[in-house]
Amino acid sequence: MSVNKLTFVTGNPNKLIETQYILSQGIPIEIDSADLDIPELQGTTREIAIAKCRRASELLGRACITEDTALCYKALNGLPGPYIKHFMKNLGHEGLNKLLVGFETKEAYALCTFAYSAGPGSEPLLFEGRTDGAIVPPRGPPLFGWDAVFQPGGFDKTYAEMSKEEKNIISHRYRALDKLKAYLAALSTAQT
Ligand SMILES: O=c1nc[nH]c2c1ncn2[C@H]1C[C@H](O)[C@@H](COP(=O)(O)OP(=O)(O)OP(=O)(O)O)O1
Ligand SMILES: [Mg+2]
Repeated sequence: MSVNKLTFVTGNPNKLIETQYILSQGIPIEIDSADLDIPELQGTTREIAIAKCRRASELLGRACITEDTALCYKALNGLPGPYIKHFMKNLGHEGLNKLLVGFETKEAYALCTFAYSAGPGSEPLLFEGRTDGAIVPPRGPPLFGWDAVFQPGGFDKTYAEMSKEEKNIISHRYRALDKLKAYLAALSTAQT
């Protein structure tokens, strides 16, 4: 099995753009995408990621990757976590800040979980990346999810204020893809 081409099963065009950009910096791999309607279970980020990838490769009939992003507030013991999509959609940037009114710490981390399945019936492997930061009032263009309200630790910019080069070298997604990249590179070497 060759890993110079891989399908990313996602409905999120921004995730796809960042993933193609980050992977293109490291290994010669072509990423196409398929938008399949896959139910996302409730549970831990790992349980959700494994179930989604298992189903995606069954539907696709071949190897694939999937990705789940969580935004975890320290004051809320890790919530909204994997449910951030619904919080974002229903509360918006203002609501994501209001959730923390009354709490001293605005600390949060972004967690990216890539899952790789070698094909239908093949148990997904997980690659996690985490970036610590804080929830702040929105700054920067509101082009991708909660980018405008997340400020990574040690920076004075939100993700939304960063250039793609800046975000894509410190992001949760970059850190998870760094691990996936190493795995795919080793796989290719083992097969040649
Ligand atoms: O770097 C990011 N910067 C800002 N916002 C982000 C980022 N990455 C994901 N997001 C948003 C998209 C969605 O509102 C939620 C994750 O939900 P999640 O289920 O993983 O994504 P999704 O349903 O949009 O795409 P998919 O088809 O791959 O499941 O956080
Ligand atoms: Mg989703």
